[in-house]
Amino acid sequence: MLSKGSSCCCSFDDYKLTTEWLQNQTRHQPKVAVICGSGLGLLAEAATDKQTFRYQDIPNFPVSTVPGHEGCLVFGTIEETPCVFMKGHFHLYEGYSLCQVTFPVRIFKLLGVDSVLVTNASGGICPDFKVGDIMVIRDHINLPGFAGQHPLCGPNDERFGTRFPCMSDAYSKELRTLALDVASDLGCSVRTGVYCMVSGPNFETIAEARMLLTLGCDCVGMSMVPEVTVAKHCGLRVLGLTLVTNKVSLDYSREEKVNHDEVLEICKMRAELLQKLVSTLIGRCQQNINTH
Ligand SMILES: O=P(O)(O)O[C@@H]1C[C@H](O)[C@@H](CO)O1
Ligand SMILES: Nc1nc2[nH]cnc2c(=O)[nH]1
Repeated sequence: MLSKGSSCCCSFDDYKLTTEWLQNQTRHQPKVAVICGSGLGLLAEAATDKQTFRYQDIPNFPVSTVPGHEGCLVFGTIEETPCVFMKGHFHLYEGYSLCQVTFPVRIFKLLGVDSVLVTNASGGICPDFKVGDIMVIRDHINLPGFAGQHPLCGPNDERFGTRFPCMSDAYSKELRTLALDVASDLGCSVRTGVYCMVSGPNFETIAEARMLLTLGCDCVGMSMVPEVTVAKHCGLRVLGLTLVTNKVSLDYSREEKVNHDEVLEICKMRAELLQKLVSTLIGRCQQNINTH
């Protein structure tokens, strides 16, 4: 797979080859895909009848280079729903093109997946948010996209979707409502808000954080938006959940300095709750699809 700047470097045949390779290795036929962000690979542990593939063994798959991203694809079942979990995903700052970052999403589409649950870690911009909060993503701001770093730049393959996709409903209203209902049933209070993607890898300056607050961002992170954009483009239902692992400094007098170890530490502390939320949601998500 060749990288050609920001335009797509994978042909339909590349996607087909990877899909067929996986189909030849597994009898699982996933309906739900879960993309696990930094330190959230534990989400896959709720599945039964698991079959795991290391990214390096899957043709055309990128490999994870960031601590907290194990780098394997896990097929399994949750409450009778066939699922596939990405234990670790890819980032622009690792040097991958956005075509590589989003490569797995189109594989999920070709495997027959209908819904994608994306999870990640982020910094809380909204002053009300606390470390450990979970936010159901209502919408996003694609800052790299504003600068031309967009996964759909380049020739459009109509077999996946239209040239000009609508993004005003990127995050499924049904799934967001379901997530809020499940959280309430589990006695877990969750936030709702806007996630902004920056390319990273540095955390924000104070001036940048203040700008993001002014722009209406509740959380900021370095991932997810390209995957969500490609998922929506090819007609998948999307739910996004972000875990607030740190509060982003908006004030020059604040002494705390964010670092990746702290991000992973908070993920570890909240992974069990997120796992419960995600697995309960998956069970109900298929009931919800069957009744629509
Ligand atoms: O992969 P995600 O978005 O969960 O990871 C966040 C963003 C950076 O990769 C990392 C910074 O600590 O956490
Ligand atoms: N950009 C960004 N990404 C994060 N991922 C986890 N925390 C943060 C943060 O504060 N800023």
